[in-house]
Amino acid sequence: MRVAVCQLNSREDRDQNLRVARDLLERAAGAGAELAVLPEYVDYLGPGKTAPKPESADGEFAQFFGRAARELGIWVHAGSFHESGPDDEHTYNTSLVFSPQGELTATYRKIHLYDVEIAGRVSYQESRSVAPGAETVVAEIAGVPVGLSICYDLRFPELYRRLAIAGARVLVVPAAFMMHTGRDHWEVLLRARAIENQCYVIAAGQIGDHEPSRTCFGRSMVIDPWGTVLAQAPDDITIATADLDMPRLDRIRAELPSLANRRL
Ligand SMILES: NC(=O)CC(=O)C(=O)O
Repeated sequence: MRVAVCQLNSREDRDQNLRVARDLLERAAGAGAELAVLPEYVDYLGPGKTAPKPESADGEFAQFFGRAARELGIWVHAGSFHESGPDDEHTYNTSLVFSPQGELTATYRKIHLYDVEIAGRVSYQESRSVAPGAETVVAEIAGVPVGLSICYDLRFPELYRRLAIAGARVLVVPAAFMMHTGRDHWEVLLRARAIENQCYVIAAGQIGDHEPSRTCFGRSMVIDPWGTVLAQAPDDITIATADLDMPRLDRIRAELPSLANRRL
């Protein structure tokens, strides 16, 4: 299965963000991708005060990407968007997956929220405006079980182990990883999740500056179950593609059966 990671620089203009996302999906389809993955917060990445009204999981955002999937005839993982939350103060940070027929086939809400204070570098309290999801999700995409996660979830290996035990063979990580943490942690964490769970990892990131003071690391990548980076996007708004080879995954799991040898 050929897959594409789409790397964006979403900002305050929601319509422009969606136009760029659609353009990258067209490039992914043109490159023969069966599945294209967008990053976290495709719809908007800017100051809280100018954020658009959150939408339901069958609102305009969902309709836009359902239509794109149908018109392009590919699976679309629409990164994440601001979904209406449990109360007026909180949204959900939500991923939607669409089939080539444009049907919504899976929904995942980010479980681990980025509440971090790194002196002089990162100050972020996601839980002030976002409510955590409570369910792990393995989606069937083109006949392959795919474990869903979002950004900061990447730091919690127990989530991915649970997804692997539930049958996931591919792990998807749409992200807006910070530059400060990303340059040291992003690739190491992604490769670790791939190796320890013997899964392909598809990680699509936001790149560059976002108002008021956030810089995202980018480096969207596809990694195989041996931990080899198969494709990495350059520092630009662009796509990168790779081919997932499921018999290779089966060989790795058979020859080095660390998943099967678990004792805890
Ligand atoms: N932005 C995030 O949710 C996570 C991140 O940047 C990090 O874990 O570092």
